[in-house]
Amino acid sequence: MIRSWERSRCYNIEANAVKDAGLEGAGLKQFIEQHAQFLHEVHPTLNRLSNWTKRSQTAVGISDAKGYIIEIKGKLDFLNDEYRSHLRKGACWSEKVRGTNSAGTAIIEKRPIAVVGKEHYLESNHTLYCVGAPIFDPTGRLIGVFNISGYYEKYHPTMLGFADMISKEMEDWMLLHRSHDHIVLALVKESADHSRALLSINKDGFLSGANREARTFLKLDNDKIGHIHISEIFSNGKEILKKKTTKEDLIYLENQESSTKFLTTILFDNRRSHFYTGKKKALQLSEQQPKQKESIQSFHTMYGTDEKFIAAIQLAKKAAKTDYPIIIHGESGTGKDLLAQSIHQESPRSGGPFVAINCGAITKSLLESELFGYEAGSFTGAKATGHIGKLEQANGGTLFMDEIAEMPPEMQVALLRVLQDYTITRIGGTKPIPIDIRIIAASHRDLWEAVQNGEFRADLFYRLQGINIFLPPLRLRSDRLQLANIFLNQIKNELGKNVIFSRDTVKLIETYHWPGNIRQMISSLREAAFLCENGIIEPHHFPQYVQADLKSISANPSSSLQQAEHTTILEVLKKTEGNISQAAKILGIGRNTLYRKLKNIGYSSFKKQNF
Ligand SMILES: Nc1ncnc2c1ncn2[C@@H]1O[C@H](COP(=O)(O)OP(=O)(O)OP(=O)(O)O)[C@@H](O)[C@H]1O
Repeated sequence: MIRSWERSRCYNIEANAVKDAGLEGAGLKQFIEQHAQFLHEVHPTLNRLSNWTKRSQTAVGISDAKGYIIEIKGKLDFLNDEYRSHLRKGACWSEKVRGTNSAGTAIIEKRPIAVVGKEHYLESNHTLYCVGAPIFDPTGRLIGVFNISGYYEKYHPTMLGFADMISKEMEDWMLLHRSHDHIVLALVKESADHSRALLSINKDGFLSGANREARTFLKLDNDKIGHIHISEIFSNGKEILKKKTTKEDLIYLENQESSTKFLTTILFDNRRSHFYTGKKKALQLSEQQPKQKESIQSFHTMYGTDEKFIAAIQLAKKAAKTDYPIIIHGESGTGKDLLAQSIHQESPRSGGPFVAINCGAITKSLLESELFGYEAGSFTGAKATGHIGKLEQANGGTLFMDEIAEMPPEMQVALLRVLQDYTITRIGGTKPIPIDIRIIAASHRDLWEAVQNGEFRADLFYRLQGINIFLPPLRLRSDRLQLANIFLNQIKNELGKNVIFSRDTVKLIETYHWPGNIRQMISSLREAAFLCENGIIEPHHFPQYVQADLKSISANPSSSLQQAEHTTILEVLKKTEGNISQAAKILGIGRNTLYRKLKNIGYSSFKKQNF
């Protein structure tokens, strides 16, 4: 406290000054967008505190590592109106601005701090108590402060420990959230100690993150994270990498330096789907499986705050708990594959395999053997060992059938038969093999329309039809800039480069129609971040085809007119909640014309619930 007051005196802050230094307007908006990922990671914990804050007349908040408030929640009734504006998003609580206070001082001291009543440097803060606990990311870098504030008479010393516990919980969430394709280990020290250390390691065995306990227990310097191999930390560390284990297995790991033993469990192993496999049959098959995705993703890797997107995720989470078939509708790059993986991960089948097949990308002749497999020597060119098809590989788990509308008619009949009795017979085989699978189908086209056009069998449609989920295209999502900021943060880490968007780039992100959706956004941002030299991404850093698209829109009045027409149509449909007749009336055109125009925009498969 004394150190902090001495510092405050040096900052020349007047002790009775009431300052409201902070961000407003566009600057505040950009600041919040830039911290979207961080907020996403701490929200589950903040939300859990909401009942407590209501009951105890307190506010809880998060600020960044410079003291700017990113989020604040709870009851602020103990403050007068004027003062309430100081505890708002964007307000700065650094020591330099407000002298001794819990957020600013915790940032400098890098430890939990309670500042009660007159301990605050500014007189205007004397009616408050504030408790701040720093939040460190999985590499040990200070990224913000968790803060509790209330009326000073309500302070209790246990709050300091409570705040620290909450910030540790946030850090653990962050570590789990950021270890997409890594292994996460939970370690407990052999001595009677209740704290739990978490480590994440990448698939090559290098340490990618550690929570505070792990850094303390193992005396890990922050600069070792990313550079030290698990075998340099634990003498038997390599065992973890070899282990194709279920989550229940316990392993003793011995720390090289201290010879301390840690009881260890693999909390998550996101390297490969079949490492998760709990079912014996799937394990036996795993060696023969064609190479699958590096890891199976889960809902926490799906970002977004757009209303329609959130509705899709909520429906998907509900659907995951059931065994109903699912059809995901969405344009290319909207996240259908990612959503299917997330549903699998949250379903009771998560212990089984997740197998994907793209029905549109395989030739007719190959599709049958890919789906059903074949016995050894069943046809010329067949492998001598035979081949296990995707339907069988997915036994006990989920089969994701992308571009299902492109499936040739004869294969539709074959799939229908499978779905009638859940048995398959390999090509060249005679023995029916029972299978237990859940199918998640996806299509960028409206399957029902394909049925009506005679391209897709109605009986198969009804078998696949269970729960319909629509993933909105990026151009209809309200969270484009927020997503771009999240991806940019990830790209910054990949490139080890600090970059931000210029004002013109923000405009580009918000107005461009992103025909390739999220996939296109990620790759364009990666290219732009790579090319920019002075740390500011300008529109000319984006791929040529994005610039050409934008140029043609601005140079070609008819196309910008078209763009305006598209926007108007979509806005009116939003207003009428997808009611075509009402929308056509408002727009002063016929229903058929509206359908035709919608087709031109890319809505060949119009669905009311999309709006
Ligand atoms: N909500 C999201 N949050 C974060 N990343 C996302 C999200 N949605 C999609 N992505 C990313 O965008 C890319 C494209 O997603 P995905 O492959 O799932 O789309 P898709 O609809 O299956 O595309 P296609 O139909 O062309 O196969 C992937 O890199 C995925 O990780």
